[in-house]
Amino acid sequence: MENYNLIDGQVLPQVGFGTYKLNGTTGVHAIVNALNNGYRILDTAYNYENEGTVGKAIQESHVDRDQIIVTSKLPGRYHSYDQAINAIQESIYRLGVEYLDLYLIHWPNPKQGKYVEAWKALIDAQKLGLIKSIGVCNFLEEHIETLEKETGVLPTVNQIELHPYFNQKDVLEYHKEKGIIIEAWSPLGRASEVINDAKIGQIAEKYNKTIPQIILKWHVQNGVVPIPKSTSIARQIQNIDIFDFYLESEDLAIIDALTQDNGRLKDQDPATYEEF
Ligand SMILES: NC(=O)C1=CN([C@@H]2O[C@H](COP(=O)(O)OP(=O)(O)OC[C@H]3O[C@@H](n4cnc5c(N)ncnc54)[C@H](OP(=O)(O)O)[C@@H]3O)[C@@H](O)[C@H]2O)C=CC1
Ligand SMILES: O=C(O)C(=O)[C@@H](O)[C@H](O)C(=O)CO
Repeated sequence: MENYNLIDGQVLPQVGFGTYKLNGTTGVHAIVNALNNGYRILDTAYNYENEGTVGKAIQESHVDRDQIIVTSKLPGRYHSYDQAINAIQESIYRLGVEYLDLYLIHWPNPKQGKYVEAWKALIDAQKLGLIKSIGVCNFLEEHIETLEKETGVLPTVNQIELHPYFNQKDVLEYHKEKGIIIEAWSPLGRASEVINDAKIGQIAEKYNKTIPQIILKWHVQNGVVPIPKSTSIARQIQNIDIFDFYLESEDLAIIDALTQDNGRLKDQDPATYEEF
């Protein structure tokens, strides 16, 4: 697996590991397995209430701390400057680490209207050495433009909902121009009907791979970093075993054509959805 170079000079592997819903002892086992199976990005959030679980797994794995991109996220209720700094420190304490590799604003919450203030806290936390790279999730182009205009600092990463039924192709080009890496959340559509799609199934047969492997490779070939979550060791290994083949452009086009106007898993349009 190769790395992307972020605009701040840090690196990011091509596939990461999601941890939403991985809690407690089961979660620790799953995350230790993921690290031991080769995943190097761990994606958690203050709101997942599992930063302790993720930290315990980091301690129990055989992987050196400096090889892991520990990612967490700022909840909407802490967008005020002082609250954001406290939340970052709290995440560090809960994870039992000295610093975060990547820290993201979880949702822009445009109606609340405090994401620029939160961004200023992330910029300062990076200067203080609490965070290596700063980024966002679920930001629309207009929100990113506002960050750049108000602070001059672009996010390194924007983590957004992306899967074959909601491919946001138009959004990819803007990020490429800005040098912002896109991470795909729910890259397998959270195991919804897309992982049984007949057209992707035909492609999977052609390459002798599974449908999830084809979907994940489609993300990677689009220059997107998918962060699939799995409790199962077998599925974790399967999801990262995607670097021995390439999808032909005609197959990429078939998957691209599956996108739908209302393809979001839930009604979480960042223009209107707010999460605290
Ligand atoms: N920034 C944001 O706003 C958001 C971020 N995220 C992040 O993105 C991560 C990934 O998204 P998530 O919503 O978890 O959904 P995913 O698309 O990663 O799907 C996870 C589901 O797919 C199943 N699965 C995984 N691999 C396979 C496979 N090979 N075959 C069949 N089923 C499989 C899992 O089951 P099992 O565990 O049994 O294998 C689980 O039910 C999250 O964990 C979180 O870290 C998610 C949502 C929003
Ligand atoms: O999982 C996350 O990171 C979220 O932001 C949640 O909104 C998640 O997508 C969810 O489904 C909560 O019900």
